[in-house]
Amino acid sequence: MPAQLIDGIALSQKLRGEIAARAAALTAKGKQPGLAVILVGEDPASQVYVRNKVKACGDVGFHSVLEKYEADLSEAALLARIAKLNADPAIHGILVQMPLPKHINPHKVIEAISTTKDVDGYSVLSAGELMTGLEGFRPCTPYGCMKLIESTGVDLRGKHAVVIGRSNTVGKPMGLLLLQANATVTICHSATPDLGVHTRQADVVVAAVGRRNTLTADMVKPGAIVIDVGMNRDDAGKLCGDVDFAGVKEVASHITPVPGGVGPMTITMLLMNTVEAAERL
Ligand SMILES: Nc1nc(=O)c2c([nH]1)NC[C@@H]1CN(c3ccc(C(=O)N[C@@H](CCC(=O)O)C(=O)O)cc3)C=[N+]21
Repeated sequence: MPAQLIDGIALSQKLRGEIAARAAALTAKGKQPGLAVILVGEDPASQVYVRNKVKACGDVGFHSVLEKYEADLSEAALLARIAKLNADPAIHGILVQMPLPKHINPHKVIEAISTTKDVDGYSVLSAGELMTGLEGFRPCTPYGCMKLIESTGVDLRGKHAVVIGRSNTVGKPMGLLLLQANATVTICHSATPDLGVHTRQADVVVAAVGRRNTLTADMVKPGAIVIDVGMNRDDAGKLCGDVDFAGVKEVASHITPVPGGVGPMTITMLLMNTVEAAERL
């Protein structure tokens, strides 16, 4: 029996309805949630993503500002803009789209964002809060992956979860969130000699590598849940994930598509963090 599709667009719609209701309640009290999105440079993929983020804000009744700067914007000028937004009472979340031009230090920029407005969950403090199990903003992509897994109704306690990839934005926080949900967690990466040895043990696989066909059907245990974080292009230029979808869907119990899986949920969790920030501030 082929896998059940985990529909990130449908789940996003449901969650965005709840977010819109919370936003309306805040707006009625004179505190409409506000997100500032900063884009430096002309990376075409980034242009699409930030446009989607700003549109999503409108859909749930948030105030949003999109600030676009030329690629030669100085680091000092960017830090000054962030300081302004930190002090702006109409702004509850600040997102600086990554990657930044090479002359700007992303760590310096991330740490300049007020912790109370770090809706990306990228700061050292947010990472520490996740690590220690304290309340705080969780990075949007792994947070969205957890919601997608939850939506299957499968309890993670005692399950073996294998994460492929160890980035600070996805792989590492993903491992911690799965651990918090009482899974046994393995994190694989580019130096893992034989990925399949690990993934074949997995009840849940999260693929976050950025290379197509990283996970193929022979590497998946029958009945596993497969979450595909990848965003790649195939030979025809079509968007595709890290998972060989056609093959793996015949083996897995549940699988996310690309597009329409993790991507929309990343934006939804950004909205969730922003409404949360507005409620807290
Ligand atoms: N500070 C920062 N925060 C981020 O959260 C951040 C970032 N920088 N830099 C780039 C990555 C990438 N990212 C995506 C979000 C949504 C989709 C998305 O909605 N994808 C759609 C398809 C969109 C399309 O058609 O191209 C989907 O998967 O269905 C994709 C990618 C957020 N990122």
